[in-house]
Amino acid sequence: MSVEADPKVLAGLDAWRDLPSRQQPTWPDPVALERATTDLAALPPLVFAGEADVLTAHLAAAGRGEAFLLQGGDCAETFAEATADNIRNKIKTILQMAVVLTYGGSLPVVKMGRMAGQYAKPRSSDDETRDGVTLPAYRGDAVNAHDFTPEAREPDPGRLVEAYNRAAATLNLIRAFTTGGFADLRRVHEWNRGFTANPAYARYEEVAAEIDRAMRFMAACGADFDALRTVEFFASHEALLLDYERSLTRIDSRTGTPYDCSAHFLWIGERTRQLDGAHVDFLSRVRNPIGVKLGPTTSADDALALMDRLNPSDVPGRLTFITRMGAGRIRDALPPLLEKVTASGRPVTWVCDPMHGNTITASSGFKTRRFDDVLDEVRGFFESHRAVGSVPGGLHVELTGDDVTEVLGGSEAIDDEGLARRYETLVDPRLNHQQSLELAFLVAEMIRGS
Ligand SMILES: O=C[C@H](O)[C@H](O)COP(=O)(O)O
Ligand SMILES: C=C(OP(=O)(O)O)C(=O)O
Ligand SMILES: [Mn+2]
Repeated sequence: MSVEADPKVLAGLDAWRDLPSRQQPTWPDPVALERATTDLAALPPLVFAGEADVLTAHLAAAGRGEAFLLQGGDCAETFAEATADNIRNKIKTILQMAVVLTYGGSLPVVKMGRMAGQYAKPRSSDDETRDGVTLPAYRGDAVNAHDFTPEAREPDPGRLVEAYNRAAATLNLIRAFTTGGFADLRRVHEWNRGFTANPAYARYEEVAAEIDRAMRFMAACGADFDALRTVEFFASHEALLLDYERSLTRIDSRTGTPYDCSAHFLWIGERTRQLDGAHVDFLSRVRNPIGVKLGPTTSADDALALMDRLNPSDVPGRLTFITRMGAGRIRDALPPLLEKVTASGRPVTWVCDPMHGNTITASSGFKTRRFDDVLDEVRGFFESHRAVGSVPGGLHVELTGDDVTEVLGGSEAIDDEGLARRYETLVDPRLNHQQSLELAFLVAEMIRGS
């Protein structure tokens, strides 16, 4: 039997339309927008509400220190890169990192992609000027195309439907990879052995060898490795385009409550987390586990007010704060938030995004980040939690499974000039495959040393 939604709850799902809503595209054709949202509303949900509930329980565990979240993927997925190779490489990277972190923390790792829907971007500026020509900024493939022409940069609502289709194809392959044998622990460990066999990464050989011994010990004890051939993998993206998110919101027939079925987990970005704004209002009304990015200007009272708005019933796992302070600021900016939120006794899962507070422009002009700053922010995150007695619950990173050159440093020492070799991101610089694994090994050492 299916439970009907309360009409007041249904009406509330559109309350955001009357509120200030930042970072929305100026769609030139309202009829085309209406057509796209009507199409989306008739399409099947991408995820099932029950899966979102499972994730809420896992995130609650991460909030208590009984699990650790690893959330990773592109800054901006593109339609062109929704290919088998690209998706496989990203999944492989995240799975490899997860094994290392599982070992380092002796905790289950909750695996989540910034994948299957990360197609919309907030921007610092509404437009971009090149050689005296000014055009609308690129806002992600769900809105416009990256080419620097007036046609490409014009927002096209048909792209919302295309975003759904690419997300569906991506999620389908993710589900196939993670349940069809690709994620087998023995296989993933072999990939990690391959990584540490490279002399550049020899310093991680010791941890890999320890994992090896642990697996032989498990085998000797009769562990059922066949049961470790599949993993749970969750999809997430920034809930930026409210027309898209609203159109994919469905009433769960088990409970009569709304879930945003575009992904398991949605987050509100640093630029759209105003308490009286449209994004906070909309996400307050869906039942998925949700996140909010918190930058260095966040006050403890802001954090408490977001908890009141987004998790008034204090459901553990419902609300994750993803802090992105910057390596130079985290040790000052984070502890006051942790203290006040912890003193409230209310449940929040704390996750570290060591990317967005550490963006710089290289002398070559590329938007980049230093690997050492990323690592230092993670270190500051653990130190701050340790000092306050709160729980570091996970890591949120921009990464790709390919050998791009977008972030400076790492053992292969990408430098200013090296950035040009393979700089492919359309928005923010991502850790490449090796840098991602290196980060996982270094964080594993950090957790074990604590
Ligand atoms: O992840 C995203 C970026 O930090 C954000 O979109 C802003 O980027 P911009 O300053 O290049 O616009
Ligand atoms: C835009 C992003 O982050 P933030 O909202 O933290 O700036 C992002 O995660 O790509
Ligand atoms: Mn980004």
